[in-house]
Parts: sequence; C-alpha cells; structure tokens
Amino acid sequence: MTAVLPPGTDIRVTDSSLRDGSHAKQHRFTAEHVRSIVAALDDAGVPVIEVTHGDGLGGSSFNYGFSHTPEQELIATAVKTARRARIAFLMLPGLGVKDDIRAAADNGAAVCRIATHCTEADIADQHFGLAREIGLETVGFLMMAHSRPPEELARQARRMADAGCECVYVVDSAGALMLEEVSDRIAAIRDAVGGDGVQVGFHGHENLGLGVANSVLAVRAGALQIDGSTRRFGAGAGNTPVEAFAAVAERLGIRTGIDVLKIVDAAEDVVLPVMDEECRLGRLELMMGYAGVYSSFLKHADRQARRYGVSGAEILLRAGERELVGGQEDQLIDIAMELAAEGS
Ligand SMILES: CC[C@H](O)CC(=O)C(=O)O
Ligand SMILES: [Mn+2]
Repeated sequence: MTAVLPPGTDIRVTDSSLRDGSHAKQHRFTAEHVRSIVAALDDAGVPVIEVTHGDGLGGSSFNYGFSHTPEQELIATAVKTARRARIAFLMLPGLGVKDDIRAAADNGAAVCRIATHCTEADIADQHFGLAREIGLETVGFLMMAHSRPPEELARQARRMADAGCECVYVVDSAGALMLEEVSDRIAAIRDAVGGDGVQVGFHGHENLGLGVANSVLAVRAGALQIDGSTRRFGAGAGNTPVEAFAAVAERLGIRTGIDVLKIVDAAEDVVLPVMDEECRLGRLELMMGYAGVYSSFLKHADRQARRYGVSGAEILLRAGERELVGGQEDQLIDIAMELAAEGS
C-alpha cells in the first residue's frame, strides 16, 4: 500500500530519532526511552516513527556497536505506545535478513525501509518482495546519494520500484548535498518512477547546516516523504530537525499535520534529556559534509583519532577521498594508523 498522506497534509514526515539517533546514542536506547519519545512524537502528530539499531535490523554487532536492548523489543514497545503513528524499521540487506523483517512485522511494525548504497539497489530485490508479500509498506533508501549523478540514481530507483518499493528516498548520508543538487536528484527519480505511483522521499543530515533548506527544495521538486529527527537526534551533526522543518513548512504553507508547539516541547522536554550530548555542527561533523563521509562514521573516526593521536579531520578527508561506504568502518583504523606512521 503506497503511503496515503494523512488527511489534510501535503507530505508525510518520518521521525528517525529512535533509529538515526541510535548512532549518536551509541545504540544504548532502552524501552523507557522509546516509550517516552514515541508518546511525545505521536501526540505531536508525527505520522511515522522509525525504531531500530542505527545500522538497521541485525546491526547490533562488534563492528557497529552492540544494542543495549534488543531492537525487536524496542519495536514492540513503540507499537504498543503509539496511538496513531505507524512504526517503521530500517534494514540493510546482508546485515539484516528476511527473518528479521518477518519478526518486525510480527511485532507490529508497518513500514519496512530497506537501505542500499546508491549503486547497489539490486541487492534488495528479495527483501522488497517479501515485505510486500507480508503486507508491509515499503520504502527504499539510496544511501550516499551525493556520490552519483541524478540519472544514475534514477536507474537505481527504477530497480527498487520494480522490486516492490513504494517510495524511493534520496539519502544524503554524508550531509553533503547542496540545494539544487537535491532538487535535481528528486526530480530525476520522480520522472523515472512517479508515473507508476511510486513516491519520492528525502533524508537529510545537518553536516553543512542545510537539512531544512534541502528538505524544502526536495518538497518543491516533488518529494512527498521527508525524514528528520526531533532535536536533530541523528548521526553526524544530526538529521533535519523535525521541529524546525515543521515550523518552516507551516510558514510556507506546506501541511505536515505536526503541531509545532507540541513538537518543540517534545524536542526540549523529552528528546533532549535522552541525548548523551546535543548533536552539534563541530569540526568533525562539518568535515563529513565537506568531504562526503557517511555520518555514522563520526564516533568511529573520533575514537580512532584519539587512539592513534592523529587528526580526526584528516581521517575523514581521506575517508572521503577513498569513497568509503557503510560497512567499511574498519578502514578508519587503517587510515589512522597510516596517519600515525606519517607523523601527521
Ligand atoms: C547505516 C545506515 C544509515 O545510518 C542509514 C542512514 O540514515 C543514512 O545513510 O543516512
Ligand atoms: Mn541518516
């Protein structure tokens, strides 16, 4: 079932605080965190709330970081707590498997979001197929979308749509896309798949401070689904802040269905207290947007910089030059060792 926009809205917002924020929280979410955040977002009218380990189903591991609480328990808690919102989960084929999708559906999740690197949509064929078969709504993530031109993303989007994806997202994993670079990508995908009723979405990060502006341009180019995280609770400098986006959208006449006063209270009184530290646009975060590095590499790069006594910014610059993709976090160690050997 392609996402039907909630009555009286122009677009649908998905809040990713309890999934992308898992990177910032080093995957230490508890059931109580999920209960309090879902209750507040649901009350503010956020229509979709994503809950999973930061790296998706099956992400709890030595490489990515172990979850405090099993993610299926967190998903079940979110489903029990939400009165109106649909609960979504993320999965990266290979990290998560089809049985994980079945388990999330059994726990009541309604939206299955499947993420691949933006050149590798074909690895998700069977996962979209299964998700549709068991009645889940499907969303596809083309990650690191800054790294490929609009026409290539459009070809990958076609592949996802043919496999059963109902909304293809341009995912600015590195927070590196700037303004028209977003519009052009959204428009190319909309032209490629929109005729078949497939929607287009945008997932932004704040590493260049452009999350809200990029999201507005995405809507103007035809995106019907927009991601954000309340209080920017996400990887890197965080995601497009839902409360700021809701306020700007309202001023621009774009109806999100989110109550601005309630979401700013949720940001301040409920989400902020759960964060270990506020997501900020500091040196390393900015460097991720500048160099085009996966936002979820932030904590890993920072850890290796301290361990080897080298510059975190230099690590990120090299990671950008090498076009590292998700799953290659261990190469940050190699880069840190190289820098240490070079004495820089
Ligand atoms: C590792 C999954 C990743 O965090 C998905 C995402 O939110 C992104 O690429 O921005
Ligand atoms: Mn993200």
